[in-house]
Amino acid sequence: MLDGLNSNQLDAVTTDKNALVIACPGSGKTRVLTRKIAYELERFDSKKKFIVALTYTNRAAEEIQRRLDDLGIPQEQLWAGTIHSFCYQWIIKPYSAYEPALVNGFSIIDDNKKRKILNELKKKHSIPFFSDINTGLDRNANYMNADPYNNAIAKEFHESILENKEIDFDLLLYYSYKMLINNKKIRSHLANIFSHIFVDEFQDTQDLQYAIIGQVLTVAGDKCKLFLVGDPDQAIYGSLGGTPKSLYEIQEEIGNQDIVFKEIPGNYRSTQRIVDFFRNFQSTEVNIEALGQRANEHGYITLDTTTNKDNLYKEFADIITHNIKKGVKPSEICIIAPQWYFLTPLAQKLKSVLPDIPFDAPGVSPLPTNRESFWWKLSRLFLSEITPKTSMSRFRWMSHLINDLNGYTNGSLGNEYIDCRRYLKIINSIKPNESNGILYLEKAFKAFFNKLELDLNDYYVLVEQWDIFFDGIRTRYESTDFIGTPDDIQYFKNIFKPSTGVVINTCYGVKGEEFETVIAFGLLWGYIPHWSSIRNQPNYITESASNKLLYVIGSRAKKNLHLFAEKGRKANSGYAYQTNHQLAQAKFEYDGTYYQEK
Ligand SMILES: Nc1ncnc2c1ncn2[C@@H]1O[C@H](COP(=O)(O)OP(=O)(O)OP(=O)(O)O)[C@@H](O)[C@H]1O
Repeated sequence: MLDGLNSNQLDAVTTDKNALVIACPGSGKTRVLTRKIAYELERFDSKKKFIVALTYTNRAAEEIQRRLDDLGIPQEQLWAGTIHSFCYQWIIKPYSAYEPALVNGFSIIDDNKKRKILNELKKKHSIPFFSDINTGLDRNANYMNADPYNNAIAKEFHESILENKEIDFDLLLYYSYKMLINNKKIRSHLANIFSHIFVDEFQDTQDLQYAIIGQVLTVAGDKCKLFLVGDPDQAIYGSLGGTPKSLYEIQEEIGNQDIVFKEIPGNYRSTQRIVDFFRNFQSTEVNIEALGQRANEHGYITLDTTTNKDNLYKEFADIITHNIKKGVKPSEICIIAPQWYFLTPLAQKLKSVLPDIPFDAPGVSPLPTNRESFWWKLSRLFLSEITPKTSMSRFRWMSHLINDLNGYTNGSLGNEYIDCRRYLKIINSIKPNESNGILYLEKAFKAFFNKLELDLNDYYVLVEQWDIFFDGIRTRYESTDFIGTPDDIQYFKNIFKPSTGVVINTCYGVKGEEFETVIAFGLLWGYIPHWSSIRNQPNYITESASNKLLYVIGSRAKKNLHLFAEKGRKANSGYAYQTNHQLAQAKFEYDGTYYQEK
């Protein structure tokens, strides 16, 4: 399990102290995290303890668990997921009776619904719909927008959903923290059952999240170790309150316990040229050496500041065709858009000019994004492929689902190995004769409950979640973004297939990913970074936000990087967007066009 680790990685994996690990892009952060979890799981001497791995996205948690499956590591004593899932599973769900705002029941609203309510509020207050309103709270219940007017809207939003006994992920975190500080019993219980808390991408952790982890670790003392890994140069969620706290600040959060500092240098992902490019945006002088086998390959790194926005898709189509001809797989090519609203129109244009090339644009998934929803979890079991490769994951998902179902039905179902196998067989045997995706899922869910001899109507929370889940899908199909999107069951099943197409995603969505060829566009001041996140901010903050985004974008590429600061983008005021300042100033010898062989 310690094979294939270099000396710095090995040192981080085997430490038995609280540790803060700073790792540059491509240095093997994910490898270190996975091996460290495996290492600790194997050394467990108690059946009652748990390891917690907190990741920024559910996708990252799934990736860690999949890698542990590949290493053959049993995961019964691992809990992996986002801090929101963690708070829901370990604090809100078991202890909601302790919080007056939640004691009479509550549901978690879906992203779509949240966006809709916020848009209505923006309209009411005459604020442009694309202006970002951060609804996050800090530990003192303050909102964190630079603009006080946006704070008032965030407050109004929370008041309006609470009236309907609804909460969003921000309130979920806030109530979790409040319950922890007000109830010694909850703090002590959590402190007793966790042996390790891992935090991936610690640079994106918000104040409340540090505070929640800190509460547990302060009580646990030496019995629970903290392991944080991340890269301050990739802290691109500053406008949402994400911040890489210093070692001393983190020590303070955990009751002044010692934390050792470790660094993982070197980059296995990219050529030295790619590294030299993205180092233009690094905040420190620390050298990064390309260590991979292809470190010295030349690749193509281009900057185009002349193409008009309306012709971008033609350029992209040329680059994609050229790469595929050279043997690059479509899934090794990624187009990075500045914000989500660039995704759908671009994907549609590219699909029309390259009909034979598959594309994978996550913005167009029909399922609501709340993965805490019981029905989302059940959909995953109905929609994902049944192959030897997916069998361990499906078993794990089944076991989690039964756990949830036991919570809703007062433990009426067994959750031993043999039970999970039986329930999986039931799921595998249900194949409704229905081609429409929504109707297929409705029939499949009902058939599953019938086979379990459970009457869905007996479980109010599940019925409520059902409505939110299916309304979420229907609302998506009614939106203009979804015009022309297929609604058949095959399309739904593609959501859970490993992606084989050219990836189109935002600079936030591709964090942690790597591709042979990266095409990034919209590298214009006001998009990168988005103007609403830098408005009224001092220069040093806007420059730092800009550098971090360019650093993340550049460091996704293994070999080829095509940058576009296109012409023709104008604000409502008539102002023509200009090339991102830091990119314009970067010192780099770009190649001519991508088809000039070197
Ligand atoms: N010791 C090693 N030897 C060879 N290859 C390695 C080693 N460690 C990591 N790699 C490879 O380097 C690449 C980058 O690793 P990984 O994705 O874990 O980087 P990361 O540090 O998480 O990057 P980022 O911060 O950009 O997300 C992967 O392809 C991984 O397999």
